[in-house]
Amino acid sequence: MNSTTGLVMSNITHHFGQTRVVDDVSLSIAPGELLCLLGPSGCGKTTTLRIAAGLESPSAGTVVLNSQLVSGNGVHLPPERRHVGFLFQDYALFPHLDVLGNVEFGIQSLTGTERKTRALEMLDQVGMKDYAQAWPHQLSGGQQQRVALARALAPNPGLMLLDEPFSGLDKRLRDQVRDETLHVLKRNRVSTLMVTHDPEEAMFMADRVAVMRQGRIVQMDQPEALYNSPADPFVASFFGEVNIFDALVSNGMADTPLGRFSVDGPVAKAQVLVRPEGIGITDDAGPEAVVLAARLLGRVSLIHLRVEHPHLPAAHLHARLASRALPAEGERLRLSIDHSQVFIFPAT
Ligand SMILES: Nc1ncnc2c1ncn2[C@@H]1O[C@H](COP(=O)(O)OP(=O)(O)OP(=O)(O)O)[C@@H](O)[C@H]1O
Repeated sequence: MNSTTGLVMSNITHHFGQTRVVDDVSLSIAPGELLCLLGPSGCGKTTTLRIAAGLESPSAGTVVLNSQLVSGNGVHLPPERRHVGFLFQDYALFPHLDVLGNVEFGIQSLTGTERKTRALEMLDQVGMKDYAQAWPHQLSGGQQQRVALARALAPNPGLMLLDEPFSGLDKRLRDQVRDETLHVLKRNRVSTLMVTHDPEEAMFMADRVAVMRQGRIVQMDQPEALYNSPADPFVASFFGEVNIFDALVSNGMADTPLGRFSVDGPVAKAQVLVRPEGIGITDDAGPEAVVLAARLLGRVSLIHLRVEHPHLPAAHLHARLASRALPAEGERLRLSIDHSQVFIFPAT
């Protein structure tokens, strides 16, 4: 990537009063790329997005947008001069304008005919052309969000900013609108910074994900790299429930009720994280477990297991199996472990 195109945020720090809510964040978004900021509530995602938008001026650091310095070094360009598009949770269509009027609103510099052509083209892209004459209050939440997307994209912004844009929609509609939004953003090749606290949403939407905690980016990579090689227990557990064992290490091996796992480096203790989907049932040799409960969740089954060990405390753990056959309560099973779903971190 040419470092002067797209968005480049360098060493951004931001304080509210004495509290540092963004702490030395650096990230870049290539043209057409979608980067998700993912993290728990209060970790500084929205503030980072607001700094990119120009709605906040950072305490330190610089923001360069399509080769232009827009924040930092004494410069602060207001949002309306940054050529950015917004899509937030509350679609905030103008109630006194019809759908076409809403989409035309941001492209007043075009002539009347050009404006209408462009607005209808964008409405067509989001599947809302037939509603051009409708009023916002006549539309469902999902339809309003589609119109808001068309309105944001009509001026052909250099950067789109999405803050939890689907969280106001119920699950089935959310999946659909999310899918459509991704395709429209990609078709228009617009660089996008999106904020979400939902790991599945980040995995679905993002080319790259930046996981944030307490104002800092903990790890930034492609979704599959984050899932397969999490940098620490926080990132590993953020993508869903994990079984955690605090283990003592001897001769480079961490001892857990599921067996011994090799540990890098001279550490005395380790945390061993095993994803529930990394535990299977086998006819071969393996740790023995008793079924405490088994539930079909839909596409997978969740099995609660108790694993005993000659010299470690018994462990209660969860396994997720693709199979729909549920073992009976009290049944004794042998377990197989998929080592690609086991993550070992040194512990203090
Ligand atoms: N204008 C403000 N004045 C003072 N504190 C603020 C302000 N805006 C945000 N904060 C605080 O800064 C911290 C980070 O907030 P931010 O909204 O960036 O987090 P977030 O990760 O987006 O969380 P959420 O998902 O809950 O919105 C929080 O502790 C929040 O209370």
